[in-house]
Amino acid sequence: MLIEATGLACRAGDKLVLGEVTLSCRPGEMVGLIGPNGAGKTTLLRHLAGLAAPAAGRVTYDGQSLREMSRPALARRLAYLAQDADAHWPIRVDQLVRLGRLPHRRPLSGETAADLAAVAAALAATETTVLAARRFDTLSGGERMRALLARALAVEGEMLLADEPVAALDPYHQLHTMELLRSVTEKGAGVVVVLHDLTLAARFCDRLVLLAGGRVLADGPAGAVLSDRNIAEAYHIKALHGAAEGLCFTLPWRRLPPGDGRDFS
Ligand SMILES: Nc1ncnc2c1ncn2[C@@H]1O[C@H](COP(=O)(O)OP(=O)(O)OP(=O)(O)O)[C@@H](O)[C@H]1O
Repeated sequence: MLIEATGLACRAGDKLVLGEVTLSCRPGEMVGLIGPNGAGKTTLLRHLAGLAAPAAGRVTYDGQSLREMSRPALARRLAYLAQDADAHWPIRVDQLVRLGRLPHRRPLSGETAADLAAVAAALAATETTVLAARRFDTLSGGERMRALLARALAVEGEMLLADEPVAALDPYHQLHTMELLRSVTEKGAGVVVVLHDLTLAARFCDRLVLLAGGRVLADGPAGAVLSDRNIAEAYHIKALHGAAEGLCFTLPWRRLPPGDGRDFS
């Protein structure tokens, strides 16, 4: 197992944010983390990235406790694309993407051919080469997200944790980004991606983990996880399910009445 969280618990004040959460991702696997607003998805991803310490439970990376790994070693192997990532100083897009190579650089050493190639490949893959000389803070929301994805890809890590990477993207770039994440898994890396779009989640992920109220409500293939019952319980909606060109889609259709008025028809 590449990354494995076992019995993770986290509280914020008296609120239970994560309770007994277990999640794993194998090399070459893409796990979709879904669930309603406030379910704990970002909190879980931050724990997987080693950016937060759990009150209980543990995260292991390749069998080794995350707490025992040095930051530089982890930064070379694991890339984290945050939901609200931003650059807090004026920086060009190419400079931003080059930051993804910092964990690979030796102190006082310059960029290697491998660094330059990784940056060029990441810019090309995200179709941001044309934005390379632009200042990051002049980009649109979707362009920024693609530049940040380029930085994460430039790490060329074994594990990519991406928090809502398609939220700001148009349909073309949503599909393109999901294909990119798939290509990352085809090279053997693991990907855990937070998504609100259930169709994209079902279509591109090998497995879905549905989080609700800080607990795992379901973990498995999309067909089982996206049952009417699970969708009603987690999101309080009814979804329509269909298929086209041999692929399934799930379309949020209507809110369920409050209280116990859930119908699974
Ligand atoms: N420091 C904190 N103090 C109080 N509540 C917190 C704190 N940190 C997180 N929470 C709460 O924990 C819950 C989980 O937050 P989290 O950001 O993980 O949700 P999420 O599933 O990623 O949601 P979204 O889909 O809206 O991004 C939310 O209700 C949030 O308000």
